[in-house]
Amino acid sequence: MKIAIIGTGNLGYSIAKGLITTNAITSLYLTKRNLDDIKEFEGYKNVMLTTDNTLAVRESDILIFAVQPAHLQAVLNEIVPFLTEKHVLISTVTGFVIPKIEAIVGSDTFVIRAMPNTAIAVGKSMTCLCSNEAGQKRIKIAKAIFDRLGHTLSIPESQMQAATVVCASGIAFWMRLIRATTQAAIQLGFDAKEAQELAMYTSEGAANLLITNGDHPEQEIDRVTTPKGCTILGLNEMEHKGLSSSLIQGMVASFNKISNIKEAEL
Ligand SMILES: NC(=O)C1=CN([C@@H]2O[C@H](COP(=O)(O)OP(=O)(O)OC[C@H]3O[C@@H](n4cnc5c(N)ncnc54)[C@H](OP(=O)(O)O)[C@@H]3O)[C@@H](O)[C@H]2O)C=CC1
Ligand SMILES: O=C(O)[C@@H]1CCC=N1
Repeated sequence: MKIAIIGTGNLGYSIAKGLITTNAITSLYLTKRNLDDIKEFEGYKNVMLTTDNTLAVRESDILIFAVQPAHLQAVLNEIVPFLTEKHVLISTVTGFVIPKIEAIVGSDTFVIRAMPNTAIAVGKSMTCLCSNEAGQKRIKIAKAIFDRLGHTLSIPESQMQAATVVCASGIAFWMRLIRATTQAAIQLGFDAKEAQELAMYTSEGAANLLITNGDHPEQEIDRVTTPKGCTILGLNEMEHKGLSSSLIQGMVASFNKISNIKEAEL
């Protein structure tokens, strides 16, 4: 696949890493106005770094846009004269809706929106996808790309903002939970490195139990909570302090923020 990432910042860099390590590319163009931060990709076979978005577009079939929302309009205006019927546009840009993209590139263009997260760098992204009508014909290509880099789910565009909070911001939320677990483990006597090891692999195990067994979390909790034991005591104490409630309220606050982004900010 001939892929271009237009805007290789935090997310674009993570996507590039995932694509390169899974050998998912025939060629990969990475663009950015200042290339200094992505110099590490310079030596890779079939990977080209350029400040010229139009060159990347001309030389690629799949265009992944990972610029900030405020930059997408200008970038699309810049590359639109170079689009042909071979191109599939995949935008990861938060809140920049399909009708707005179509208004620039035309409704006949294959337009897909993807909401991945930074775990794409290690092939473990949860990525939500939606498309315009034309893009339905190419959604399988996007799914194939992102399935190699984790797990995908097709959703209506109306759920993309919620997916941003749950999946993209979700990485930050889970990092805090893992950090808090690490802090507790240190207080309980492990050194910092061991404490993080225990926290990381325990959270990985918990997620994998659900992924592999398809159970509800409470079924797995029931297997751990000995009556009158230490687990239920700890869990109940966490809930008295508002664990579930604070997570839910935090995610709803993020969703309210993202839903209120004004056109002017895009
Ligand atoms: N970070 C995340 O976890 C996620 C982010 N997103 C979305 O992805 C998008 C990118 O986010 P993120 O990576 O965090 O943002 P960054 O600011 O880290 O990356 C954007 C990059 O775009 C480059 N850029 C700006 N203007 C241009 C241009 N005209 N041509 C080419 N490149 C340009 C910038 O580099 P330079 O200034 O050198 O040009 C910058 O590195 C956002 O819309 C965000 O909402 C979605 C899911 C997850
Ligand atoms: O924090 C943000 O607003 C963006 C959207 C998802 C990840 N980063």
